[in-house]
Amino acid sequence: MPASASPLRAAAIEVRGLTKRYGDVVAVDGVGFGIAHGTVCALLGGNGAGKTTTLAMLLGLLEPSAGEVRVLGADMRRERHRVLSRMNFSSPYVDLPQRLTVRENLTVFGHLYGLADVRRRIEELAELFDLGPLLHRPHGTLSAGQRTRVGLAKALLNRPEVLLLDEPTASLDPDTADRLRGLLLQYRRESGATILLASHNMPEVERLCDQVLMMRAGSIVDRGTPRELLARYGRRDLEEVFLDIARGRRAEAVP
Ligand SMILES: Nc1ncnc2c1ncn2[C@@H]1O[C@H](COP(=O)(O)OP(=O)(O)OP(=O)(O)O)[C@@H](O)[C@H]1O
Repeated sequence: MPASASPLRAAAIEVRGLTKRYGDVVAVDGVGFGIAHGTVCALLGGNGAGKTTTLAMLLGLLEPSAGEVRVLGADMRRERHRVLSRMNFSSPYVDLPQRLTVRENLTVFGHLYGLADVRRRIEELAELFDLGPLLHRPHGTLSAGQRTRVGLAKALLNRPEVLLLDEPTASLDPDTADRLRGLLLQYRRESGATILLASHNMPEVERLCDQVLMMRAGSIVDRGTPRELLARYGRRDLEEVFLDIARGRRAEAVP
């Protein structure tokens, strides 16, 4: 079901009039969308478009200036405690404690999420994300790509029903990024999770995403399935569609 057409009451993520102002800067400007359960949706836009700010408000990490966010039916302003254990996220902008080893970090988060068998879940994720040789290393000694893998493992610890990912493969080499995309698709297939991811990698979006939300200057300026967007802009790949939208070219103006 398209993000644009999904009835909000059936959506895993529902956003209305979401706004964030910093003084004169309007980082997010009255954004509204619904994402149906089980959808993988991309949040795209140029630098400063408002993606990270939107994700932070969806998580309840950042207080909106106005608007409403509901995740799995819960109002994130008043009831986030009801659903936080059913959500998770990864972000290059939120790091884990540096001195704790990878195993210690994952164990702390496993307990925070109330997992019944933390040790076994860490072993499963270490296998999936190839973290075995890193488990005893302090997080602060890891490379950027290794931290990204640990962050994604952390994000899956509690088998979240809603997963928010900010540039999940930004620092990964092409081989590792490709394997991680496969793991995310497998996770979605097995769990039916709803995934919203911000990305600058258009082939990644074409491979992973059922839906796309395009942001520019704090607003959603277009949305649809990748196929719908390609048809609307008369383009062969999302990279070209992205450039059209980022440069303010309208769909009907494109030959
Ligand atoms: N704490 C802050 N104080 C002032 N302005 C901010 C703050 N955080 C973000 N902004 C501004 O809000 C706008 C949106 O920023 P945001 O980080 O959400 O963009 P983004 O789409 O994630 O960009 P990028 O692709 O570069 O990560 C930008 O103009 C940014 O400068």
